[in-house]
Amino acid sequence: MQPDISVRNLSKVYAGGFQALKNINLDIQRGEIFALLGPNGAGKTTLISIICGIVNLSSGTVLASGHDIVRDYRAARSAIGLVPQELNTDAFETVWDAVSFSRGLFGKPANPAHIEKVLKDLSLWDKRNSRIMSLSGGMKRRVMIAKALSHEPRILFLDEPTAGVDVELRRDMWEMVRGLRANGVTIILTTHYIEEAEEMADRIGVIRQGEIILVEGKDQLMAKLGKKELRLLLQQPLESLPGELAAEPIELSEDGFELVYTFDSQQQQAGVARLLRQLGEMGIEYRDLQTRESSLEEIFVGLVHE
Ligand SMILES: Nc1ncnc2c1ncn2[C@@H]1O[C@H](COP(=O)(O)OP(=O)(O)OP(=O)(O)O)[C@@H](O)[C@H]1O
Repeated sequence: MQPDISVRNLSKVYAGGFQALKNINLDIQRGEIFALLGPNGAGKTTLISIICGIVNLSSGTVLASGHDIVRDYRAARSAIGLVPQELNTDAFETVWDAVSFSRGLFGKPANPAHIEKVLKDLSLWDKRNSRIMSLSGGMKRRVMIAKALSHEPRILFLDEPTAGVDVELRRDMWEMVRGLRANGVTIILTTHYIEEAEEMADRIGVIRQGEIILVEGKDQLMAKLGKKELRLLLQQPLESLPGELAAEPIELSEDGFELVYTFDSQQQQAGVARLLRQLGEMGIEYRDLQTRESSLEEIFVGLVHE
């Protein structure tokens, strides 16, 4: 199957000579939720802006829904909806007018039934006659999404969709994005909330200093790079780590009451069983045991600081 977005050997050098993207290659499949993660200044917005035709590329090619974004700009652009970071809409307009007008910008004929569906899907129908300035921050954000969906794009870019919104609205937005995906929309989001990528994404791309350093299914990424930790609370404190355990990835807490064993998620239980048996043989007793998995955040921090 042809990917919805195909980026080949893409580079971007800004006018001042700064190279913001270095030879990016990336395919995004139809109907997936792809999260692009990277520290500030890594090139996320530059990449999105090039695909959406807002910034010119320096070299390479990008196809959106099979259309070359330079040679076939109009067709490529009309396949894409973009929800930018900042709210950019006329505050005096009504919700209905703002969303209908956006559709017109793409040269699409009026389709009130589609606009109605979008507004209903985003729980904006009751507000259709309200002026945008009278809406809450969360509602305004929904209007931005409605505008981006007004021309029936099959690809939706969300640049930091939940920056600065409260936890409840963030969860609502996640539900909404999943609903869009269920309707066949391909979704690419950038986020600083790693929890968001962990919750939503099918695949994750990590960008650092203009280079894509990793693209992986979320579950595979967590399994491959994640670590597990086993903490044992001891009945009696140990003065030092026994020599028999010195070769293991194990540490003793300062007060001597806790042993912390760290292992790869993939290595799984074999090591734990062996360790517990070994402790039994050494007469070390524990009164409690806890395990913890590393979060995507820890994996991410490890990746970008390598
Ligand atoms: N118009 C421009 N001219 C020159 N340099 C630019 C321009 N726009 C962006 N840059 C530089 O390109 C790099 C990438 O910026 P970009 O906005 O793509 O990063 P980002 O990953 O989206 O960051 P953030 O997470 O902070 O939004 C930065 O170093 C930035 O200073």
